[in-house]
Amino acid sequence: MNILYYDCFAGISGDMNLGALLDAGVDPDYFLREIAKLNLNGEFEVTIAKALKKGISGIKVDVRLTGDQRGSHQGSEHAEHGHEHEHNHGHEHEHAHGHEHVHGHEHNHAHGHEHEHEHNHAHEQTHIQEHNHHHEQGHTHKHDHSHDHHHGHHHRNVEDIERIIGASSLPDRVKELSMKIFMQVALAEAKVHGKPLEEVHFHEVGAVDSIVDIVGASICLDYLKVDKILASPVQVGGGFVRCEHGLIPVPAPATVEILKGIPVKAGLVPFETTTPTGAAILAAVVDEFTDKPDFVMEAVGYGLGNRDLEIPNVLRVYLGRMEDKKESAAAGPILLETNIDDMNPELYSYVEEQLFARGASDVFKTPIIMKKGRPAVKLSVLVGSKREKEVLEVIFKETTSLGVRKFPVGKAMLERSFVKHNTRYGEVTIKNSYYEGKLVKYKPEYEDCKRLALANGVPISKIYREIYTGYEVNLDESQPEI
Ligand SMILES: O=C([S-])c1cc(C(=O)S)c[n+]([C@@H]2O[C@H](COP(=O)(O)O)[C@@H](O)[C@H]2O)c1
Ligand code: NI
Repeated sequence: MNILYYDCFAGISGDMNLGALLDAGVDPDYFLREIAKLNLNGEFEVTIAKALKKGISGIKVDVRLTGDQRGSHQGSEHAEHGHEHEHNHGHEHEHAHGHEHVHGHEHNHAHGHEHEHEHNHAHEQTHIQEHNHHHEQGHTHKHDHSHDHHHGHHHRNVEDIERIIGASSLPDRVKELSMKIFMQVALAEAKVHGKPLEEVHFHEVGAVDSIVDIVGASICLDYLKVDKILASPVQVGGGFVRCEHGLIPVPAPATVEILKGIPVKAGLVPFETTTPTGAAILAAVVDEFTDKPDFVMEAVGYGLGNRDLEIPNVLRVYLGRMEDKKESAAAGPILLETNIDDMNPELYSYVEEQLFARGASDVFKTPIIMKKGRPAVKLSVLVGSKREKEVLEVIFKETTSLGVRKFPVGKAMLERSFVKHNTRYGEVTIKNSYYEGKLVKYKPEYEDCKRLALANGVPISKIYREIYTGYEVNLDESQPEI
């Protein structure tokens, strides 16, 4: 089983995630080709560069905004990369672009458009910057821009994002995962700001940042094709971060929403180490959070952040293989449970069919009474861990459920054998069950009995009686009852 392990000792942001996955083995040319499929008409440029952070070599990914949008990130709600002012000059970079550049240093770039430009950003203009998503929070500080700031920018909402992603020529898997991650952020924003989902707006710049980070994450994960994603507890940092509405505590409220149910560590440094986008990626893709990963490491990747902290501002990921023994233990059955009080009851049979088709070994429903006295259904699904993701997908896509409880379950099974048995009504299959090698029970298959009852026009109970009287039993009556 191929494993990806996120070691979030210094948190995670959208760009750190891209850097780490590229450093671990995603082909940068492939990544750039795929991300260009977003067709965002010149709104962004991605730079992938090898760099050092505290002596650790890794990959720094910058999403630079181009065209009219650049600079409009001041005050943006999601301007994670709107503040990228490190340009890694003096490093060796790779090239991957299908158009002409005039510039004096080498990068690996992807653009949403074709143009000629000079890479002299970040050197000419100085302004005071108080928004500081990737800078030292809480401090007013200066840094350079090569552009003016425009504040009358447009907004994008969830529907716009869905349209952009949907209209791209990316594979459906990537589109679906992208939307899954995006929805984590959108739902959290809606909750925090007390707005309905449709009213959550992403500033122009923030939207582009988030789209590249989130779609980029999906492209990389799809490329790596791992069977299971694990992650350590997530360091969220501390202090305050300034955004459009002023100073907000770290972890930012949206990050807190997204990280509900995920183990976190806080306060290692007084800065925001985990952003809403980073948290959303983990929440959407991680199968298991553990600080005791148990697998054989095969590759490592470091994604560099922007800050210079006491600790290395990097995200580390490992690719590896789970040993066979661990693999089979981890492949044990899982019980998924969700309470549903707002779904059209006609849909349950369809949902059940889909669950079985996608790997469920059992599906059962329990009537329950939920809050406000609502009659509801607890949907329980048993599935082997290898197909857990597929089954979860059915629950999330086909039901109204917003959350699922997961329990690894142990299982004790009797050994079984199937034998054919002839009756005067026709043939049935009988299931024999053995405990420690001894036959302890047997039972005709219901579907066979039903078929014979219908074919012969006799009550089904008569078929059962016939079988129980006619079947040669070797039950050892001296066996203690189980
Ligand atoms: O501007 C707003 S409304 C804003 C809200 C929140 C909430 O938690 S709510 C957070 N932030 C900060 O924006 C940056 C960018 O986050 P990304 O996920 O796009 O990387 C980050 O510092 C958030 O804490 C802004
Ligand atoms: Ni700026």
